Amino acid sequence: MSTSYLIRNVSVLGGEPTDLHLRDGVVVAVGAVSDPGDGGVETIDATGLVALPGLVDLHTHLREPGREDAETVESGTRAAARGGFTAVHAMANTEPVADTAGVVEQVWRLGREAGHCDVYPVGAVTVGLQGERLAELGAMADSAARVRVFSDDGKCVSDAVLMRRALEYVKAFDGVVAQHAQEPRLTEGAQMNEGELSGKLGLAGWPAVAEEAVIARDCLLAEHVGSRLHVCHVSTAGSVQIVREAKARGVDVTAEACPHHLILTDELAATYDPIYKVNPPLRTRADVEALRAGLADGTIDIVATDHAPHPHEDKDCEWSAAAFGMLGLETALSIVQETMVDPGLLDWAGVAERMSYAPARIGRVADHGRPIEVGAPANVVLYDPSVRRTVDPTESASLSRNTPYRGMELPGRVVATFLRGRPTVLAGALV
Ligand SMILES: NC(=O)N[C@@H](CC(=O)O)C(=O)O
Repeated sequence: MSTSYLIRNVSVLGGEPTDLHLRDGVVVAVGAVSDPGDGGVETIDATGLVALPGLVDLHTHLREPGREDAETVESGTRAAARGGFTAVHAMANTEPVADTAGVVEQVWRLGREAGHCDVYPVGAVTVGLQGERLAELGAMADSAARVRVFSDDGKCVSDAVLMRRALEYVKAFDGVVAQHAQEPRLTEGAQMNEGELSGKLGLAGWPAVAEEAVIARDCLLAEHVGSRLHVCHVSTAGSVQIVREAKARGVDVTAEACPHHLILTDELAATYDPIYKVNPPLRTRADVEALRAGLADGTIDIVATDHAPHPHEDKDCEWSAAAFGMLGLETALSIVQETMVDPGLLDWAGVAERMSYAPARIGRVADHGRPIEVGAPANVVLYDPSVRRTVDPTESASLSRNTPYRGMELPGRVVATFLRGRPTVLAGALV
């Protein structure tokens, strides 16, 4: 396979069409190239395509080890490449839990072997996600996987003392605690957003305050100990406001929104189709609008997918018995185009910031999230915003099929993804 790609007539971050030359893993030219000066170069006509830096996901569930029926590192990273991602952070809620150097190194090594995108394991904050004792944070940070993001995602670190200790501990290696903000007592048995509709449907409600109370507390804790805090999957208008106020006070807090919370609302629960069951739950139209506004003004720093594959037996059942979670990697960029770019809330430079630069910064990943400029690692995605496609779950690279967008028409398509100059996706297909 060629190691030299001349991408003609491409719009870098939505700018005027130009050329982009990738060779031996790095960007060697941005601007009109008359003679690439090498014989083995492969030319790609990118007329109409936008070039973005390779996307970085701070929140992916790859399920390996333990639930290889739902996803593997191999299949999940193929889905990531198809979505335009060159790096993903793999959440720790595997079986066994990624709470030791051994498990995070295993996940990191599987990612290297698969080679579709770089995998950065997230380490658990507490042993077994049990919320009782801190896991070996230092050993995971010092391991070959170089863990910098720690999260009990799927569960909240609800004990304030443990959360404080974790925030203090990760400062030693410039780590960050990514909190799944869900007050457990306020959400016992909760199934969907708490409101008039949950009452009508007879599904136990999940109040916004269960998320907001934990975010408020953690912002105060992070301020108190002078540490970095990241808030996973912000889903309510109140949460956006709390993060906004904390940032204004100078708290070192970052936050993510998931594509599904930018487009879907709790009204979908009326179908009783568990494809729409997710943690945190789909909220109201007003929450969706607040998330979009927060993402536009930078209160919400990043879009993270929370790609959560589940096999059909865990989803094709009664609502209350079904698992929480939905696929996200292959549709994230299209949802962001639909909800943020097309309505004029974000330009392509803004998308690069929210889906590449900022997540790489938060995760302390040096080789990703770099502007497309000469000398940078050639992590690049070519995206066609002009086409529309109907989502067909059977076309997914994931082992699971639980996309809430099945049958929906979405804009845009990833045409090519380059990881260090090597295509992982070309002409819209996995290489
Ligand atoms: N986000 C989800 O709905 N699901 C996540 C974890 C979680 O429950 O948060 C999963 O691992 O399936």
